[in-house]
Amino acid sequence: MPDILIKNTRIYYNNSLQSAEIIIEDGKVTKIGKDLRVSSSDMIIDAGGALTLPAGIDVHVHFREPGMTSKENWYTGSCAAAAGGVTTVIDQPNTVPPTTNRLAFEQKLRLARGKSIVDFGINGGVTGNIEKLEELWKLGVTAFGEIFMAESTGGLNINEETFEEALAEIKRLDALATIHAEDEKMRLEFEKLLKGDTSYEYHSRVRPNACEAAAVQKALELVSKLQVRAHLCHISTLEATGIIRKKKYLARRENKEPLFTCEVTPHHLFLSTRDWERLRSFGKMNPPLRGGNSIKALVNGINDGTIDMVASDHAPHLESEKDVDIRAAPSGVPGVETLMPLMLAAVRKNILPLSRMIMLTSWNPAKAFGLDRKSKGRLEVGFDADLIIVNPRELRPIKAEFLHSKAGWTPFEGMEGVFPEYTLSRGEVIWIEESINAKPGRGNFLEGRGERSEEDEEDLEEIGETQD
Ligand SMILES: NC(=O)N[C@@H](CC(=O)O)C(=O)O
Ligand SMILES: [Zn+2]
Ligand SMILES: [Zn+2]
Repeated sequence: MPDILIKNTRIYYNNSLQSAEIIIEDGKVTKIGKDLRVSSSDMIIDAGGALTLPAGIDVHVHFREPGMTSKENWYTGSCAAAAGGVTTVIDQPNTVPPTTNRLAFEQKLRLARGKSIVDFGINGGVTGNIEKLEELWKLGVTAFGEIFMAESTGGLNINEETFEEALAEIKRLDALATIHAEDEKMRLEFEKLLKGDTSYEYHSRVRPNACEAAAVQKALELVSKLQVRAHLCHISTLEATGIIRKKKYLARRENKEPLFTCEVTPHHLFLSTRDWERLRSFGKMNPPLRGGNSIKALVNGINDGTIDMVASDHAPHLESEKDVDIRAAPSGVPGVETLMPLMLAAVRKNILPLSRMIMLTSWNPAKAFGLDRKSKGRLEVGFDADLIIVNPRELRPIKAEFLHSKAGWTPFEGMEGVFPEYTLSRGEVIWIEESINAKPGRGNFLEGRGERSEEDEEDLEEIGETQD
């Protein structure tokens, strides 16, 4: 691999934007400075004054393989990531089969190792499989979940009793529980009450703000009781943001780091119930589209530190599956490729500062999911050269025809984004001049913190090695 010099660029470093040069050797950033020297055989990237930033870490994607490859697979999903400036993803367990035991985990690992062009973690699924969690943890899952407290795609939701048992086991393993927090009983109640409602907006009403708030409250009470580390997925409401802000404040007042983190998605930040008319069933996702007050609260939350990170909840479904009435349509929207472009556009529009955007998309997810110990998440000497080069002034309309997901559509059609000119993963340029420049299978598995036996270690190293 040639060494790389990125010159004529600006970086956010030591709390300010400054011009710099970056040297990359063996996939790592080895020097940051000015007038750096390289040998003639090295590759030079002239950024033309554009920004070099840490690439995105998306801790919440559904790449659908195995089992639902008409919607997405590890190659198409990871190409979408690379083109959107994301070089690390964590895949969710609601595939077919679900990632709830050794066999299913090894099958997914083999497929991902054969096809992914970006680095990846794999989460372990939580159903009635409490006795399998230890094995999954030792095999290297990044975290557990998303644990479904309510029904969503894949039907992996569990009842309150199993939920508590699972959290207790995850605590015992000193692992991380990631939680889809919606209250199933309340959802069922509203389903009965709204029987005659055939509007698209029905979906926002059947999972009202209170449905998320109740589940977040419940989940955080258990987190405190069991002292388990947790992460709340796709927080979407004013109410939940308020609960989280208060819990974090109370923890900090006692000089404790909060035991939990949370994420928000671009679709909850940049779309609202006003989009139902335009999006029809394409706007159906869990948790659902919310009103303006929630959006304001989420924006405040990403700025004041209540919300730790953004993640896409990339949940591709085909147009043919979505273009049906609101009850029949599957929930979920694609988003891994538009995550960074939308966040960069939001910086451009002064919705949040660049410094905060960098924290939300790289360092905070790295820390929360233990990827900092894999040298991920910062533009810094010694860290992986997972970088994007972007011109922040270049706002472009988002168009599905240029995106890489198999979904073939985007809920953000026509909205503005700032797309990367280059994406580098461990010092390899994998996206340049609007093209993918990477072999399937170059992505590395980032195993979790679970201790493996030597035997497992050897087995796992073999998985995927024969494929290229
Ligand atoms: N967000 C969704 O509406 N759907 C996700 C599952 C999930 O994250 O709940 C999916 O896998 O389709
Ligand atoms: Zn979810
Ligand atoms: Zn999800």
